[in-house]
Amino acid sequence: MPPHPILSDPRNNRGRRFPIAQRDHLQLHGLVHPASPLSLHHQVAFAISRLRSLPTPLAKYEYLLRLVNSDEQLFFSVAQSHLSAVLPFIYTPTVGDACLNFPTLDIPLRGVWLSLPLSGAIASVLRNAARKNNPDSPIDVIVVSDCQRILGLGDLGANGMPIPVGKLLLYSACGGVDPATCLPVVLDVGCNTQSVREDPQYTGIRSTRVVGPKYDNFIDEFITAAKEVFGPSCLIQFEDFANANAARLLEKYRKSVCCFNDDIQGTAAVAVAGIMAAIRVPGVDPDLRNHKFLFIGAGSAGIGIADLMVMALTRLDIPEEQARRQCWFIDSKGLIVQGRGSLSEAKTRYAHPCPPGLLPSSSSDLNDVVAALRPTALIGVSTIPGIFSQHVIQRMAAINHRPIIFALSNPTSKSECSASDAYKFSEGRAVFAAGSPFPPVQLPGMLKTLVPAQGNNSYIFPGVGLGVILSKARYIPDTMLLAAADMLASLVDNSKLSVGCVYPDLDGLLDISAHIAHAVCQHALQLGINGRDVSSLDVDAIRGLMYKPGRDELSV
Ligand SMILES: NC(=O)C1=CN([C@@H]2O[C@H](COP(=O)(O)OP(=O)(O)OC[C@H]3O[C@@H](n4cnc5c(N)ncnc54)[C@H](OP(=O)(O)O)[C@@H]3O)[C@@H](O)[C@H]2O)C=CC1
Ligand SMILES: CC(=O)C(=O)O
Ligand SMILES: [Mg+2]
Repeated sequence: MPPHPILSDPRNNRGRRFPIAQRDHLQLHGLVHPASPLSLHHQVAFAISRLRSLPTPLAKYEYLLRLVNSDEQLFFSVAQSHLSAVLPFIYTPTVGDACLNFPTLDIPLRGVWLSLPLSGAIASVLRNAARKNNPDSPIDVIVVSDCQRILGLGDLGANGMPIPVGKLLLYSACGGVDPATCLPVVLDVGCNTQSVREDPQYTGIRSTRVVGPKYDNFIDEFITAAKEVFGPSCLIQFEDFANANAARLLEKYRKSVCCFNDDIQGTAAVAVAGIMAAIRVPGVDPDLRNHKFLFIGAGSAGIGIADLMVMALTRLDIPEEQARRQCWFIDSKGLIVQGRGSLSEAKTRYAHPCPPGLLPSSSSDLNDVVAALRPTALIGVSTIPGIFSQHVIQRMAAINHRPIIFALSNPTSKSECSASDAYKFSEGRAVFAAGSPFPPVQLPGMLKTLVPAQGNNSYIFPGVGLGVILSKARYIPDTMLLAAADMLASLVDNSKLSVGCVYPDLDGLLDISAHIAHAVCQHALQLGINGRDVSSLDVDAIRGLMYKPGRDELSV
């Protein structure tokens, strides 16, 4: 029995900040210290210095997760006021470590595991979970994963819970969505990684993954139950599904359910925004029509980015077929070209005639492909660390005055190259972005410090989610993601571009999300797919509607 229920209620617990009057009223004297209350400001400063003093990223992760589960207002005050200091520990790369070490972590997580044996009862389980979250709040957004492709780390089964939890922390910290309205969900449908499944501490179901109709029916039960329990406007974000299911499920539900796939569509929007900003960097060809994109990785992220890029190109009056020919792909079997056997429908759309000098059947070396195709941009979504080798980067820099190099695979250990290698091997000319954070780089003899951008869908999904929630959009067309990309690109100012950084400051993410949400609301209105009249919502009004921790706390 806790000393007082309010102290174990993260939403209402104020810990050492309870004012005297409230301590009197709630009989909290003696239960919270010290005798004279601390201010939120004071506690934020303390939390940041505590965070900095912890020895490992995982220790910082545990500290922050304990904080959000004991004092939500304090956690989100810390996160919103020190975003770039907190983000790497609640999100990529540390969230990858948290999944890998999940059984050893001692933290409460607010998500719900929907295990296969619960089939037939998913609606009631969701009701229970929502009640636990906050009995008075509706659920506006679910991030759901079956955890088969956790970042670039593979199938981690039920241990992947930190992913939906982390994404939803960002919804509130960066998107101003009330945490009480967020529900992280893991679909526990088996795990194909034997070492994970057979770990004595593993708490998921101990079988290989269910597939076929059994899997599809379970997903269907979840989607139907979520709509029934939380209403049709509850947003469902699919996260870290393996390629074989990601696009298929998106196609199945995208018109009938308010949903999107973050790895396909969120990543597409952030990458296209990055390219739109990159063509404004001095020395990069400013005409998108003159660019050639070579994707390394033809999975959810790669195909998603290319599809949105084609949409952006066709706005410039380029026929779709021609726009596709600006996008080339390498997958695990080499360059995707016409005549290569057994290509998926998505890959076939980007299979072009084999360029002279390359053999269609060989697993082509990236260096040779770069030499033959002469791309202006390399986009890495392959999970293969270091595949952008010294030779590859040097060749890109020999072909292009300012080569665009995006190493988007996560976490850091899977990055196609580091920021310092991209800059070093291109003599500081690369326009570089990475999925995970890299520190600024100072090259010998160069006055300017180069600032690598973090090309991560965290720039997109919180704002898109907020816009969808506000407008009650009935569904989420790709054009909405393009509107978000346009907005994000427009927020990159020239001072960032001058140091090679193609995204705005991460610390401004709340404001960026307000702008993206506005673009999303406007787009929903234009298409007539809004379920709520948002015609009078400008960016200021959206800012006013965003969740702000500590709003109700008096300065003491
Ligand atoms: N920065 C960001 O915001 C985001 C980053 N990502 C990251 O992107 C990565 C990929 O994600 P996702 O697309 O969903 O994963 P998928 O599994 O869907 O795709 C991976 C792709 O990489 C290809 N591949 C594997 N090995 C090689 C190789 N040696 N050379 C070239 N290609 C190879 C695979 O080939 P094949 O098709 O033959 O199997 C496949 O096409 C992950 O690390 C993920 O964390 C994802 C989403 C957002
Ligand atoms: C960022 C992200 O969504 C991923 O790496 O999967
Ligand atoms: Mg993801």
